[in-house]
Amino acid sequence: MKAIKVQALSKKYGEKEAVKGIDFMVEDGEIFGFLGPNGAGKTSTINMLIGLLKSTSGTIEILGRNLETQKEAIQAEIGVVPDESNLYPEMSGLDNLTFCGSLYGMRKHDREKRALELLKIFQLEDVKDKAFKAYSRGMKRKLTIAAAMMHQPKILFLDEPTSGIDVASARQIRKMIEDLHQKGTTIFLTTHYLEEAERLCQRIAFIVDGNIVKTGSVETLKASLHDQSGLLLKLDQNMENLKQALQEELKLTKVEEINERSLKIVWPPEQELTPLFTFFRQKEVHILEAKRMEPTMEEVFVAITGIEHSEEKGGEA
Ligand SMILES: Nc1ncnc2c1ncn2[C@@H]1O[C@H](COP(=O)(O)OP(=O)(O)OP(=O)(O)O)[C@@H](O)[C@H]1O
Repeated sequence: MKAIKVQALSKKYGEKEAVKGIDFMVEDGEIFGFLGPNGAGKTSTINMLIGLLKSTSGTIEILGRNLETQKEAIQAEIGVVPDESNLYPEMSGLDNLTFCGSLYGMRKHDREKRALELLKIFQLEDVKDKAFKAYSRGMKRKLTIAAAMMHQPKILFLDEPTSGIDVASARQIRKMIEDLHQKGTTIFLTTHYLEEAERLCQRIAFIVDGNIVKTGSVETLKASLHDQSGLLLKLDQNMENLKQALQEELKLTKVEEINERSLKIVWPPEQELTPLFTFFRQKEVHILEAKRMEPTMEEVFVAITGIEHSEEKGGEA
């Protein structure tokens, strides 16, 4: 059984078609990354998956159930962490968690036990009796995630879980995501941090302007950039004057200066290196080091979306 199965899903806001008939599946137990530039349709999709927003057309199956006909049963089995917290500011951390537990129909003893367990996991025990509004951003995010985990959901939806919080909290959240994955929870994750997606996700789907343009494992996505794989060269002298000659003589698509004596060139794996060595020998330049540079997720993102990632969110990511 698939954890999530989406077919021909679309969402229109008046004339604006935000999601344009997308299809994808999420395997049971995997961490699935849903990435795309601002305004691509990520939040609209998540909100449809969790039953918060009505789709215009298409079908959504969660854990083998149709969302349209079995919404309540599905909602009892999923946890949702919105990008803005939905907890009560005046209530303490502990009370917020036990209250969430009661909404899920958990018994008093069970919800107190579970709340304390989660406060420990997220290292929030010391502040459990403080009002939620007095928490730092990182603490708020952690408690919001804990609240979504109270009823041990089979699928956890996380919308930008680590954006805008301190490094230590972000690390704890990533660790918690990995632990949940180890225990078999399925995770649907949106994030702007490509390295985070690369580290955590088994598979990633890229959505651009309402369409899924690519889905695959991190390895397959990177392999699609095989021809643009780079070679980092460290040389014994300044290369500035030779950069253009290097590009022209060897017909290189890209020569990037890392610093005065280091260059990154596009050189596919297993392409013969002799012309490169000959070029430098003729110029009496020595190669001190040559290192293969695998494409980064950032390069994959740019190649797939056509958008420079640094342009996103004012360059914050
Ligand atoms: N309630 C709404 N009414 C009209 N248009 C909307 C509404 N909500 C979203 N949109 C539009 O639909 C498109 C997709 O928005 P959505 O929030 O799903 O994208 P997103 O990928 O989550 O973006 P971001 O990363 O910026 O949160 C955008 O063009 C947005 O302006």
